Amino acid sequence: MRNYWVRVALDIPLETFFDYHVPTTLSPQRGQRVIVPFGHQKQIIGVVTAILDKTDIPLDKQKDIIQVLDDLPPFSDTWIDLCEFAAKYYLRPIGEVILPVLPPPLRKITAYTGKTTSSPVERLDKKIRNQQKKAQQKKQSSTHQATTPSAHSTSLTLNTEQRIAVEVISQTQHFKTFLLHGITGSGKTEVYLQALAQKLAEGKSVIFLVPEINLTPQFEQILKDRFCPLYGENTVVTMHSGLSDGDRLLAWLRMQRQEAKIVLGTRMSIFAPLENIGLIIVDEEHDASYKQQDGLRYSARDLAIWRAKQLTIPVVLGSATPSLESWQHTLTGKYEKLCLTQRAKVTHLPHIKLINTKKIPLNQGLSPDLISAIDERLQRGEQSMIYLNRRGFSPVLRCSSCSWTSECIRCSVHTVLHQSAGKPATLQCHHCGYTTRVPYKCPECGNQDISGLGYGTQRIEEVLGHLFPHAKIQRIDADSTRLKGSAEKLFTEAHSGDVDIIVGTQMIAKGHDFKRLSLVGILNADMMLFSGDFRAPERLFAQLIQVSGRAGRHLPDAEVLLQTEFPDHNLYQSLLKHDYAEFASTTLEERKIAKLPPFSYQVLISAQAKKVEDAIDFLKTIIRMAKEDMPDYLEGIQLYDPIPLKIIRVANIERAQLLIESESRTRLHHFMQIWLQRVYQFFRTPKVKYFVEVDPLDI
Ligand SMILES: Nc1ncnc2c1ncn2[C@@H]1O[C@H](COP(=O)(O)OP(=O)(O)OP(=O)(O)O)[C@@H](O)[C@H]1O
Ligand SMILES: [Zn+2]
Repeated sequence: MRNYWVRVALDIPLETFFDYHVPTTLSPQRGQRVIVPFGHQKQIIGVVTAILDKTDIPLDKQKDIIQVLDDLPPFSDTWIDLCEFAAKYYLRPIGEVILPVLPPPLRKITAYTGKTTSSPVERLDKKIRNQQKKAQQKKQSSTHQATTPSAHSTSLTLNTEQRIAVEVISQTQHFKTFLLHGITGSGKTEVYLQALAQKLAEGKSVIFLVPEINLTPQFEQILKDRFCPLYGENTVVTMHSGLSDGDRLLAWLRMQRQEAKIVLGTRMSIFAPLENIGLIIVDEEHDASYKQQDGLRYSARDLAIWRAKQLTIPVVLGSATPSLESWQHTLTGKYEKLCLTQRAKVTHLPHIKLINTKKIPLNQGLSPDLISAIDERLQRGEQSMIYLNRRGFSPVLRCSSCSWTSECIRCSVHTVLHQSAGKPATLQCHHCGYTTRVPYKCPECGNQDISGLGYGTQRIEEVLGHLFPHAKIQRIDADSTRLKGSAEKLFTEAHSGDVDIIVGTQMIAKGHDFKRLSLVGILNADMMLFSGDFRAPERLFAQLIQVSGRAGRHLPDAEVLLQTEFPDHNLYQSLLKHDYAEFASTTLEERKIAKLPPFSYQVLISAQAKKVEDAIDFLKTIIRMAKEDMPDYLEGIQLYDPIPLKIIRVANIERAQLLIESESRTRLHHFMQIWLQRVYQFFRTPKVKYFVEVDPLDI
């Protein structure tokens, strides 16, 4: 009788392997889910990642697996390999990669040990069969209704640049990273669709990543219109955090059973259990939302490239403002650049104008030029958009007499005044959610003249309402879209042109194809000009190009008016010319001199404690460990001094960080692996919580 063990990925934040003995009655395979005992009389679900002939676990500590779950086919080897790579690269235990990716019903132990005899998968299958039966009965009893074909159901005639891009991508049958650099409105979507169509025709499947959940309905419709008539209604599945558990499970089953051919979704979709993939598309590849900010801090864009390499297939990164990392790779020839330099529908990009607000008095945050430009659009029946990346009414409440300002009791930040029609005004903390009523007098000096200082989206909405009482104004930000489905509703109205003026935060800036929009006003961009983060200018430039690009996609003579106190700043000067290449080249030059990414690699360790001194002490201790115990590994590695975060305290926890940098990714990685093992062994139960982030975006 063969005696053997399995290594099981469990969602337990411990840096160890979990090996279990296999009883003779069971024969688990790699990629299967199993139920195992854990701790005191607890059972949990894990995934088998390896079959072992031996284990280091002493005999008296060994435990048997309890059950093998076979309601799903095992996950493929390539899929487990992807998860293993992600775990290794992002320096986390594999269980923290695999389990969170699974739909909750597949990892919930009570779904399998409860009273019911059927598994969630079987229950869902039964439900689907019933629905199909009902649908069929309905079809037989009612006359067939003709549906109107939508605009996206047929492919468009490509222009030359689009055609070349589609041809090059379609003909590539090996690993290659393409950077599709297309200006806003140049028709990148049509390139994706036609390249995708070719792969489907070859019998392959495709992963299509979009940065934001709000962009999925728009793309889902386009994909369904075009591909469901050809490949059936289950061809397209979506994957994002907004899905219910049941819908996530359904999508998962369709992928694993090879019914779905296209997976559309946000960053988590890079872990889609799809087989026979022929192409991966990453739209708006520069977008920071591809980076997960908690748990496994992975970059879906970077994993997309790894997965494409693993599967020897092409991957397309698309953007009007590529990340400087990707751009640099096109300069060295590692990535192949494909360019779309013309707008697909109108001949010109919008005309960008800077309004010097140092010289012109503003009327409640708006310049006279901007007000009259909006007025003009209203007369012509066109749409305007006001972009400012600040939600709420005012960023702070202030007393005019003693200069008291509203602050969060749990965080080292101001509370934001929220005040919109029909709701009582509140002060809210945007970091911890703390909410309180607005005091009617200053808590310090008793003065009753206290008011909001500065402008947020709610206030601009109110101002516009007074200036243009007959206009239909729509605010789109995290507050107005809080309810499920409300974002989709607001965007549908805005896309179709039903709204005269849209006011919003970065939610409205990217990817949307507004039909009637011909004016974009930008407020408060200066706020990001002088941030300490070396990536701030890159992010600002991308945001401004993106939001400007919403104007004039279907109409001529569009305008962008940007209010600034620093019209001579070189970032704005490049923006005026829509010149990404110029901006990229100057910024890369600066990065090269400063040896910053993409000319070096970084890892960030953040530490959290009740007092920031403890967090700093912890970081200093681990630095000392590295310097004293492992000097050999430190060659070519730069350890910076630990510093408190810009916002030190959030929800009563204080934070500090330590940056580690190297020009060699391999060396950095090797050092980190060994160092973290030591730190882990030394601080088994640390007072200080710490998180490791590879390739951090915010520093
Ligand atoms: N070859 C074409 N002929 C006619 N119209 C086209 C063509 N290609 C694209 N379009 C249309 O041009 C508009 C803009 O295209 P799309 O939304 O794909 O731009 P984009 O490159 O993704 O821009 P952004 O980066 O701003 O999101 C769409 O309405 C699309 O239907
Ligand atoms: Zn707070």
